[in-house]
Amino acid sequence: MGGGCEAINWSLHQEARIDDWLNFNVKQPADPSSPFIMLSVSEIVSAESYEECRTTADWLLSNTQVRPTVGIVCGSGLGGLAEKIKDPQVFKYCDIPNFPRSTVHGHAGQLVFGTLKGKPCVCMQGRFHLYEGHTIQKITLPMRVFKLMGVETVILTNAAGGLNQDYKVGDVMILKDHINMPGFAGINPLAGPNDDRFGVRFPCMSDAYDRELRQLAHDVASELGYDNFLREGVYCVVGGPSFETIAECRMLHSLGADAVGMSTVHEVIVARHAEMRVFALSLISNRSVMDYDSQEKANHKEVLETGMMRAEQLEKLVSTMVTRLEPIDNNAF
Ligand SMILES: O=P(O)(O)O[C@H]1O[C@H](CO)[C@@H](O)[C@H]1O
Ligand SMILES: Nc1nc2[nH]cnc2c(=O)[nH]1
Repeated sequence: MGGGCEAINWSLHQEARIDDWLNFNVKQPADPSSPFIMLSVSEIVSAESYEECRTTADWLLSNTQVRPTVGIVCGSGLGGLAEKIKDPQVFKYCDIPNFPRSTVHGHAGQLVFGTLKGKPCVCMQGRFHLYEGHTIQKITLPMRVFKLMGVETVILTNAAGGLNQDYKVGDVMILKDHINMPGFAGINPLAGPNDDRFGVRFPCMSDAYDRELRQLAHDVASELGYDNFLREGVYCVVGGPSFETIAECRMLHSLGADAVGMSTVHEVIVARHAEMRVFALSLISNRSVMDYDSQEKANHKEVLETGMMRAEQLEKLVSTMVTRLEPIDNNAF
């Protein structure tokens, strides 16, 4: 491999694959004044290698008897769901090897193991965002750790702005699809050499949001009498941390987005790459400002307040769904 690559413990097979990737993706400077630069492998290859995820998963599994089949990610102001977990075992993110730190108000920053209505679960009370300065590999590392711990189904929640003008603050939107705006600029958690031990090079995303789980959510919501605030739509992720301008809200809505946020999609891509089932919902914490005469201003305080207002119903919806989750039959075609 070219100069500048510090010693990395790669297998011959991986070295060959990375050399191919480097030759294909990183132009060798034809002359010193060339605008192309030679990146070292460690600068290109995602920081969260299989080995790092394996180390984190093994550390967690050696410190708890729980073997989770369901992984839950709590968004801004939605951490109350973790309080519902029975016989909780709590690990602060700062104590978990290779885990980043949560820095956003409304994100507790701890991993909670236990059971939810008898189902072994692991719950992220607080998640990570690109705008905090974490790498996209770091913010999605928990998904790969979930996979290595045996998680089959991931349930993600977030707080989002309502672009769809029919939506009200407090509505809950089931995600049926997403628009990955940063992805259009190449900001994708799967960019870089693919590790086949997690998944294929080019994973399909047209089935990212499990149809059966979405139907289950609708069935449970109807039983609980939540139909009046339940929606289903398209979530668009942006980088943040600034909220959208009016022109941006109008553009995203015209592109087909019903809600906009700053998370979730990167985790979904990695979860689907690892072939875990995915269900996600957004709590509509504010209505996106679409009119230049509007006095409304999006702010994080109202995001957290809406989370508190709707917390009980969200916890009931998700915990009831968890009780009805069927184990994945790995032999099913
Ligand atoms: O997506 P979650 O983690 O719920 O957080 C949402 O709330 C914050 C903005 O108020 C942003 O981080 C946005 O993504
Ligand atoms: N980007 C974005 N994220 C949010 N999270 C909660 N509300 C919003 C919003 O209006 N925009």
